[in-house]
Amino acid sequence: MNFQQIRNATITLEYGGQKFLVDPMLSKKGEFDPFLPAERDDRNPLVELPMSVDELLEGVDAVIITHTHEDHFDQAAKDQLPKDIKMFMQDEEDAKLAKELGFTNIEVMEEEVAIDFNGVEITEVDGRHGYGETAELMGNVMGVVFQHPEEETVYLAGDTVWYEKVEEIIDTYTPEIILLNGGENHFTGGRPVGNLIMGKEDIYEVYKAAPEATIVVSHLEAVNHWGLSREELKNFINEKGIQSNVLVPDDGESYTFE
Ligand SMILES: O=c1ccn([C@@H]2O[C@H](COP(=O)(O)O)[C@@H](O)[C@H]2O)c(=O)[nH]1
Repeated sequence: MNFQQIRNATITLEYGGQKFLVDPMLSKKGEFDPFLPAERDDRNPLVELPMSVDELLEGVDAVIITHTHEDHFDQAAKDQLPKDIKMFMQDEEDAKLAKELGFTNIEVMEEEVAIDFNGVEITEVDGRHGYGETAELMGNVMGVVFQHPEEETVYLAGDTVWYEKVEEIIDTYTPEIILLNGGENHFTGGRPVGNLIMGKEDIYEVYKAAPEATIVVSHLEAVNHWGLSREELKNFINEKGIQSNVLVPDDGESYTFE
């Protein structure tokens, strides 16, 4: 299995002979408005892709869209992804949006129901995009579990905070690899309140729930409402002594897991 951090929540996963592209945000640096109100008002994305879009799309068998917020499925992705590419989405509402854009090969996932995609079993799992009312304002999100007889189990958590369901998913699927969105992204205007995705303490909770797993943290420093830098996260995991359990890839960096 090969994991590559592309930028923000955009990653690729070569798994069981299939190449998955997750949450494509393909815009050039500064191509769309900031998410406001936030501490920074720079235009998004904050950084360029580490490769060309052509290189990124080469060999992709399927795209997974965990939800349709702009930093997970942006206008550039809507324009540049081939309209017949296989696409997995979380619900009919997201699928309707993609169909209206001209995408023709969409499969809607169903929570806890495994789908066989060319021998790879992918299962939608729940996520919560913030706490309390914030999660309602931010809308539905999903995570995905990947299973294959010759691969370690991967849990892609998506845009979620730590909550009881994440622990339940870890207990149910016992993933060896956990992919987290950990940028502590948040707004400053009062609503939505609190972190929208995991921060360092949430990541630590995931580590405690799965101390044998390798955790890879994405969704860092690429959109303006981020709250946790790579440096701060690395300092935290060093303090906790969990630097061999928690990996913090730069954009473009990849890992192979045997
Ligand atoms: O005050 C607000 C409330 C919501 N948004 C929206 O939030 C998401 C941010 O992206 P995530 O990475 O999924 O957290 C985006 O869709 C915004 O439209 C906002 O910007 N400001």
